[in-house]
Amino acid sequence: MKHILLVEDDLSYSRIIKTFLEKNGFHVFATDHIKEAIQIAKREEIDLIITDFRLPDGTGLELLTQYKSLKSNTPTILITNYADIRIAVKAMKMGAFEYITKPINPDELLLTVKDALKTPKSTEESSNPNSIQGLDYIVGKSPDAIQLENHIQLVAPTDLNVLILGETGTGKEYISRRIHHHSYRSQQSFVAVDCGTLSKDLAGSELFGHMKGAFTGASETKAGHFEAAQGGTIFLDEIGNLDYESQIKLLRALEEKKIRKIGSTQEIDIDVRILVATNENLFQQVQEGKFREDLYYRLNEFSITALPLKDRKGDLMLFAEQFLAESSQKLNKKLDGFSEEVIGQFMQYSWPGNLRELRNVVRRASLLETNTYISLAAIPTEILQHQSNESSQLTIKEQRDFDEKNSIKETLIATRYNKTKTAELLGIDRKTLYNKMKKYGL
Ligand SMILES: Nc1ncnc2c1ncn2[C@@H]1O[C@H](COP(=O)(O)OP(=O)(O)OP(=O)(O)O)[C@@H](O)[C@H]1O
Repeated sequence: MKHILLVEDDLSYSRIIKTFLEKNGFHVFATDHIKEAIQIAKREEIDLIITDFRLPDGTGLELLTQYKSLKSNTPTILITNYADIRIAVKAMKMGAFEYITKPINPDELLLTVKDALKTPKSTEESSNPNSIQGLDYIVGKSPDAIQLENHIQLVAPTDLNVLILGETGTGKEYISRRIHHHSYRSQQSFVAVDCGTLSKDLAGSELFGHMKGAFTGASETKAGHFEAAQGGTIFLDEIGNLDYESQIKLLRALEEKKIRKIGSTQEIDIDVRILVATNENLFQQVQEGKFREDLYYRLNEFSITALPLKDRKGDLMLFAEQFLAESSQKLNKKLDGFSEEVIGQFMQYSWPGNLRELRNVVRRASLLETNTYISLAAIPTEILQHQSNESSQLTIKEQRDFDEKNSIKETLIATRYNKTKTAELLGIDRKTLYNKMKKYGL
């Protein structure tokens, strides 16, 4: 049985999620404080963390940082309000597996939990080439998309190291998989390592391995990610987070094609192609002395930029349709497309979380929609609100009513119109809920 650590200070929410997950066969440790969460993590074997962003003794991101120094590879799902989408984006940069937005839809939560637990516990993804998602990779039709594809096809057959730049969720990992897939190494391993989740203490051993007894806790000799990628490709995501010492070791691995396990004197020859990605300005980090210049130039033999979704509007609906087809298949639901209004809203929204955000919005909408076309009612109000904020000036009262109506509507959907639960979650009594539903015509 998988063990989940749930950190949520809204006790009604916490109770609902815990009960729901337990009914689905998980064991849940629930707490409302970071401090206690860390104690539980020290004591128990945890397979997955689900944490709210706002907690009484800090934020979900702080929990993530503290947890990382303890155990680096436990997948984490962050719960945020849609208004905090930028925080979610930051969490992804720090190595969170996924984010979901409140009000939580139980089916969406379950899907996300299952996806998170499917990923191997280690960041190392042993690669059966068939598992490389070559099939659901969308090239796109816009001139920029075609140019990107040309660059991928150009560099893939070579052995050049590639630096992939782009905001979070723009598809950098997908691009790296495609490069591997189209290279002569495609039948060998593809190992993805998220440097954002590697703590300073463990990075060297995770990447290069260690000998038994090399440090406290090294009870067995262990191969690192480089050895696991022997003959294939290693993808180092969030390379800007790599500590200075590991940068030196990586440079050596690049220059001499040799690595040494921590605590060993023996050198191991390696034949690994290195692809790296970052959503930060790596060149600026070089100028600030945080990233080695020699390493930067070594890694940047070829660079590819993944464009933000707001600049790829020509491809947006292509992606949306594909995500819809995937969700329909997973949910075994017949969904034919998006209403004109939804398409209009999608085109105007800025998508700070890029393709990942679009995929999540479509997945959630697929769960909520009761007809065959995705309608505005299934789209998070924040996306719509974003427009209304920009296009019309509401008075403070109108804005408050708008927010209240949306929050009631979303909670009703999330609880499948269970009014007692909705009232409880919103912290109002049933009578007030009925009055408000009447007022807003819900
Ligand atoms: N070319 C593509 N075709 C289909 N889906 C894609 C493509 N690129 C990205 N996606 C979708 O977007 C999600 C995010 O992509 P990916 O993980 O590659 O982004 P990333 O830029 O590496 O993100 P991060 O910076 O957070 O690591 C994927 O899980 C996938 O669902």
